[in-house]
Amino acid sequence: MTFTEMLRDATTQNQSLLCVGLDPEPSRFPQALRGDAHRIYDFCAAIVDATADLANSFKPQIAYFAAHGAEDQLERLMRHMRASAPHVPVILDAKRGDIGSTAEQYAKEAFERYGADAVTLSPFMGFDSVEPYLQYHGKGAFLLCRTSNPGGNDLQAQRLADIDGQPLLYEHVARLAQGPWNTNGQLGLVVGATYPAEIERVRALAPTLPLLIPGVGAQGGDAVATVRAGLTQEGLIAVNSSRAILYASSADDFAQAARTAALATRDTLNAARA
Ligand SMILES: O=c1ccn([C@@H]2O[C@H](COP(=O)(O)O)[C@@H](O)[C@H]2O)c(=O)[nH]1
Repeated sequence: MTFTEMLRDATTQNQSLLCVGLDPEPSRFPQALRGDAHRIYDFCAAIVDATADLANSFKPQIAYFAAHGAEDQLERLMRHMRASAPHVPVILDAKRGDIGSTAEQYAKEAFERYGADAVTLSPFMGFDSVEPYLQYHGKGAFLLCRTSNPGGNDLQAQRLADIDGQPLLYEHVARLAQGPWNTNGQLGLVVGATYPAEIERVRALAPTLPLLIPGVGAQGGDAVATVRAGLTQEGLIAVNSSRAILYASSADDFAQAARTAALATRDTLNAARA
């Protein structure tokens, strides 16, 4: 089954557009685990178990594991997600982007070492930096397009005077991903929930691509406007929330509180469907 098929099935089965983000920060763990980087797996596995029937995807952010030398715990978590929530695809948020030979190693890391179903990539270095990931047929690759941070404007909103129609950079990325770069139908785009008008623009340029949309919750993005701008019959969306779910409670009831927060976000997203 391809990543896109998995995302579609999980969206239907769990009646959800929500991507639960896994950004484990030990200093924010509940008292019993607080500050203990050896408990990253335990914390994340509890969140996964509490939300597996509410999400259309999970998104572990690799930096939160690597910063603590906890790659072994990420490997274990990936195995846990495959075993306990096999119907929910996992997007490894790594934002890789490098020359082809190095990209081959990053692709191997994402898809062979960690067994991710999809990965996030920076398109800045061009098609040959993306192409190695597309050799893994059926796996997904989300290109950063219009990111959720204010500084995204610095480059992504610049006009490309030498390209037909003089598109903005993020518009050009959307066109490439919908068209010539999408050689095997594996590409998707990252667009921030903090910029619903840009989501609408990206959706117009890339009508069939899955969109990964971070920025609701802690970053204050508009969940309702996001769904209205991004969701179409053919175009799937995975709306990510990390901190607002993970740290809904700092007490022993953190997993139950995460479930309650995920449920509320899922319901808000579903209520916005046309
Ligand atoms: O444009 C982007 C791309 C990726 N992210 C990532 O999503 C989550 C957001 O976390 P919250 O706690 O829900 O704010 C995080 O892993 C980012 O690295 C993004 O925010 N914006």
